[in-house]
Amino acid sequence: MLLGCIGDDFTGSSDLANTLAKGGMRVVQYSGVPDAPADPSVEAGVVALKSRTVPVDKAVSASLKACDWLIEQGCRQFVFKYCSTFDSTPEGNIGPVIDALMERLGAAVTIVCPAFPATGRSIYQGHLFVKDKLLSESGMENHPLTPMTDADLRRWLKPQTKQGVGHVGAAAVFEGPEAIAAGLRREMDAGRPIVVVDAIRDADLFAIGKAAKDMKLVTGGSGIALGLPANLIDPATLKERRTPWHGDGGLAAILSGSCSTMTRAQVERYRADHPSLEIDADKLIAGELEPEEVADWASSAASKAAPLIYSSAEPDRVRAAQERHGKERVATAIEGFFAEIARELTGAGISRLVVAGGETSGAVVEGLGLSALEIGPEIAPGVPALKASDRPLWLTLKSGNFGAEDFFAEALAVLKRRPA
Ligand SMILES: Nc1ncnc2c1ncn2[C@@H]1O[C@H](COP(=O)(O)OP(=O)(O)OP(=O)(O)O)[C@@H](O)[C@H]1O
Ligand SMILES: O=C(O)[C@@H](O)C(=O)CO
Repeated sequence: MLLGCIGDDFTGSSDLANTLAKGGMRVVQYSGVPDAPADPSVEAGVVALKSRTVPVDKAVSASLKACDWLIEQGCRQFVFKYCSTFDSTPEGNIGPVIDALMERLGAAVTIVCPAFPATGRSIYQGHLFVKDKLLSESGMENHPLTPMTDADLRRWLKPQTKQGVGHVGAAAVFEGPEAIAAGLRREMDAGRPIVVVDAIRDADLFAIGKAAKDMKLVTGGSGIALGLPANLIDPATLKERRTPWHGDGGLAAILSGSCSTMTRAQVERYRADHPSLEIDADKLIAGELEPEEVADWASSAASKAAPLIYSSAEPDRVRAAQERHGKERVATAIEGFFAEIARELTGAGISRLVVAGGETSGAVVEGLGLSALEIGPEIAPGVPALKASDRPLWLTLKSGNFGAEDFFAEALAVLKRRPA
């Protein structure tokens, strides 16, 4: 294995795996840290963790465990993948995990770059934008678990890390890899080894990738990986690496626990002409919803059209439920419910699953006990089709704000695609 990646959630990990696969690498996404060595043909291993919103010490220990396994697989370079909207709180978990990984890997400097231009995430003057809005005015300020109320990544990161936070600005990035490398050295020498790097276009990320050729650890959104495959594999061998995608036309269902603006639009669009069922947080906590009953309803609906089961709700409703029952309690109840439904549905013969939301996807994949996922074609920027490596199950894990309004229908179509 050449490149070892640690993703702080499951959708984000598949986003990164997608970028690396498109770059020509043979990629496998693992659910948690595998307990056996990787297949020797794997060039990039992405260990998906559910560490974005767990307590800091748990995120650090899980990330170090993943790092140690990747070191054992012989990786030369490491990527820590977090959200392109930098989902974190003043306590963590991005900063503490970076500190711990740098120490474990002996990395003297690292890059912080969540930019993902294809989905409108760019960084300028150290500030993160989502399309034409500052992160803190993009809807992310209402996130149920990690409300992002400041777009200045340097300021947001400072309380999270023991180390100095530096910055390499757009002027150096536009100049190219040498200027970027010089900027990184300058910040490191000045005692600011965690360096936020501006990036607005894919070209900037390719240049940053070149500058990072000899870095032990890079961190960011999936965009940070755009330039890495070219440092590690021979482009002349690209063609023979592509394996055809064999999807499946079996019964399908959609599970959505994401409350993001885009997911809510996707839910509205799909709901308009497909069977759907809302999981109401209050009813769930009151014990008025049984996963078996919901799964029975979905299984019978699936023979006509893929049903949608969703807890996705407006920010006001999410906040009200959290105030009534506690943030953790609601999240745990909903995630556990989706995991149980996924088990019931796959047990009843559903072979295509579309899951929306990182935490939700983590709960579903862990609940199903899927240990490794193969990477298929891209459905939308940052969202690949996936195939469970140990059973006939085709799925996709959609990040909250990714995909167009018709994403669910589009995903179902790609999951059943077969070679022409
Ligand atoms: N109606 C609801 N009320 C309160 N919390 C909810 C509700 N529906 C879902 N949640 C919780 O909100 C969280 C949503 O996070 P999740 O990561 O799944 O989606 P997301 O943040 O939009 O996606 P991503 O992390 O990929 O951007 C989950 O923990 C989920 O259980
Ligand atoms: O980077 C992103 O935005 C996504 O891959 C993600 O991590 C959302 O959970």
